Amino acid sequence: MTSALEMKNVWLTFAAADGSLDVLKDISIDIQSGSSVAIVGPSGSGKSSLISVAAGLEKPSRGEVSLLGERIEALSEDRLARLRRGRVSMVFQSFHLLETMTAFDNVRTPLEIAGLDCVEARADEWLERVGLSHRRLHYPGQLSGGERQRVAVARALASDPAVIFADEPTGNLDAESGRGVADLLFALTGDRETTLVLVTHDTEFASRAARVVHMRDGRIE
Ligand SMILES: Nc1ncnc2c1ncn2[C@@H]1O[C@H](COP(=O)(O)OP(=O)(O)OP(=O)(O)O)[C@@H](O)[C@H]1O
Repeated sequence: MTSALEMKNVWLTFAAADGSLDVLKDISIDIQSGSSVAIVGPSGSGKSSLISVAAGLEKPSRGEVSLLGERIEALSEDRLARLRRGRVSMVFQSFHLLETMTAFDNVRTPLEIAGLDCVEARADEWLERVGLSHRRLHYPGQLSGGERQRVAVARALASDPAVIFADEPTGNLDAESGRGVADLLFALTGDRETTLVLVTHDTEFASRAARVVHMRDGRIE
């Protein structure tokens, strides 16, 4: 088995007026390709920070981060973008869909940017898998929260990425829509070699991952 993500002795420190704040403290974790991991812990314990550093959205203050076999902590934005393109996807609590694009274009455009083939057919196929074919030409503002997140899931999965980082993907949804999105994420990643790294407050959702990692005060317990 190879590592999809490896963090070694990672610290994330922010300067504050009254000194510095260690948000991640000596984090080491190894996540195997194709596995699923849920990161849980109290509010402010560093879960989102961990995922940001793991995905290369934030540089660690110290330590090493390897994503898909490549050390990323010192990579330029350009190289990082190239590494992530089509291979690393994110799903956020607040969906992050482009409001001026239809559901179809929200799914299609990143595929085009990644230079993949058959982007229109793929976008349609994934909208169908998340049960939204009939809403393909609707804009995010015309969709419910659960529907928007299903578009975001289709967008994340359509490139057949190696890794998906999902930060509280059900955090803005009611229980039923949340369950639907959780079902989709596990169903659609379970039958492929996709690594799923998930932050959630929902213990039932977390327990569906192969491994649950507990964080407290910037550390893995
Ligand atoms: N840019 C920043 N500057 C200063 N402090 C920050 C910054 N980003 C995050 N923090 C602090 O880092 C700590 C961890 O935040 P983080 O968002 O990672 O926690 P979390 O476990 O995901 O919390 P929640 O469950 O509430 O989303 C918090 O105390 C937060 O205020």
